[in-house]
Parts: sequence; structure tokens; C-alpha cells
Amino acid sequence: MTKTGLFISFEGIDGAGKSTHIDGLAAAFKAQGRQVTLTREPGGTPLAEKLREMVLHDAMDSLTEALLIFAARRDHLHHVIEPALARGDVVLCDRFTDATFAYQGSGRGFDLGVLQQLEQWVQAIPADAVSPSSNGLRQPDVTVWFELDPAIAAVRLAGARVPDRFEAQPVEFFQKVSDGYAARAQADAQRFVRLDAAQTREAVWQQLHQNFVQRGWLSET
Ligand SMILES: Nc1ncnc2c1ncn2[C@@H]1O[C@H](COP(=O)(O)OP(=O)(O)OP(=O)(O)O)[C@@H](O)[C@H]1O
Ligand SMILES: Cc1cn([C@H]2C[C@H](O)[C@@H](COP(=O)(O)O)O2)c(=O)[nH]c1=O
Repeated sequence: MTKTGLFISFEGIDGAGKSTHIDGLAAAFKAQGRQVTLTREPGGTPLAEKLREMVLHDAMDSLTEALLIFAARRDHLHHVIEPALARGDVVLCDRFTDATFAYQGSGRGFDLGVLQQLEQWVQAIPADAVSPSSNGLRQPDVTVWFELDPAIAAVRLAGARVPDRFEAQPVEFFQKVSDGYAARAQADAQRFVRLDAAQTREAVWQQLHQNFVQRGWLSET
């Protein structure tokens, strides 16, 4: 049973600024004496990283894409996330299932009912290992959502790297993804922390850090 582990996911459209802050957060937790597992989706295990390469670069239909993402998630949960939580680590995960509902569901228009079914299969855990509010599924304790206008994200990412299958999508796609995140945040307001990611890096960091200080997870300095 997980007693002290903390599962935190980071979400937002491509270029919203997640990666900019996750390392700093890991350092802040380590400075408090916590063990940190820093990981990402799709990915986080050798098998899941292979699946990531396919999902990001190979042409495929929407069902294949959803299945590969959930297959990667299953391997990741089994080999990395669950053992880390059982040890009591702070797990910082760059994206988790909210990304699937936002990108595959809202962005691609894939059937949300099928995604919910896959979520039930992949994230089911023993009843004594989760709080009653999680419906018997492994979910993050907190999800930090970097909300950013897709037009600003496009400017930030322009010319930064060769775009993958998602980064190559037009602003309209990312607006749908963003709407998907907004729907997830509204449906699970207790779990979500919304950050205004249009602010400066320092201001975004302050929003994030202050929230975790208020929760008693980090100290002021
Ligand atoms: N608050 C900010 N203001 C301006 N630029 C920023 C800000 N935060 C991050 N950036 C820059 O925007 C770009 C994207 O940031 P970052 O890689 O952290 O985003 P991300 O959410 O991790 O993206 P992806 O999901 O595509 O990996 C980087 O060049 C980064 O330096
Ligand atoms: C978990 C997850 C991710 N994606 C997409 C979102 C991003 O475009 C890429 C991952 O790239 P990043 O630089 O690591 O953010 O994958 C998705 O479509 N569905 C998912 O469930």
C-alpha cells in the first residue's frame, strides 16, 4: 500500500513550459530530503521509450496510437511508477493520462468511451492501494496544468527543433487539446493546479513553488 509516495503529473500543450520547471522542482524536493523519480510519458522504461518513438514519428490510425500509448503506460506503471510510490518517492511525471484525453480524445476526436475503457484496464490497482476518490484507478495526486494560448506556444517552439507528429499540428489542433485539458480540469478541480504559463519563467516558477509550499510539500526557501 502506498503510504508516503506522491504522484505529480505535468500537463499542457507542446511548448507550454513544463520541462523548464520539472528539474527545478525535483531539486527542490531533493533539498527537502525526498527521493525523487523523474519520468515522462509516453516513455519512462526501455519498452515504453521504443513505443514513444513510434507514436511520435510513425504514421498510424487513432486507435493504434491510443493502444500504443496505453501499452507504454502499462509498462511504465508496472516497472517505474508503482515501485517508486511504494518506496515513498515523489514521482514527477511529464504527462500522464490527461494528455491522452486531451490529445487523442479532444485533439484527434477519438472516442472518449474507448479511452475510458483503456484507462480502466491499464490503471486498475488493488482497492487498498488508493484513496476512495480515485475509483480504484492509479491517478496523480496532483496535476499541474500549464495553460498557454496555442499561438504563444507556437512562437516559443518555432524553429526550436524538428517537429514530431504532434508538434507539426496546426494551432487549431492545439486549441482543441487545450479545450480538452480545460474539460479535464473542470471535471476534477480538486486534483488540478492551473498555472498561467503566459507569464515569465520566474513568475510561473513562483506560482508553482507557492502552491507546493501551501500544501506543506516544500519550504519557502
Ligand atoms: N515562461 C516562459 N516564457 C517564455 N519562454 C518560455 C517560458 N517557459 C518556457 N519557455 C521556452 O519555451 C520553449 C518550450 O518550453 P518547454 O520545453 O519547457 O515546454 P514543454 O511544455 O516541456 O514542451 P513539450 O511538451 O513540447 O516538450 C523553450 O524554448 C523554453 O525555454
Ligand atoms: C502522454 C501523451 C503524450 N502525447 C503527446 C504529447 C506530446 O506532443 C508528445 C510527447 O512529447 P513531449 O515533448 O514529451 O511533451 O506526445 C499524446 O498525444 N498522448 C499522450 O497520452
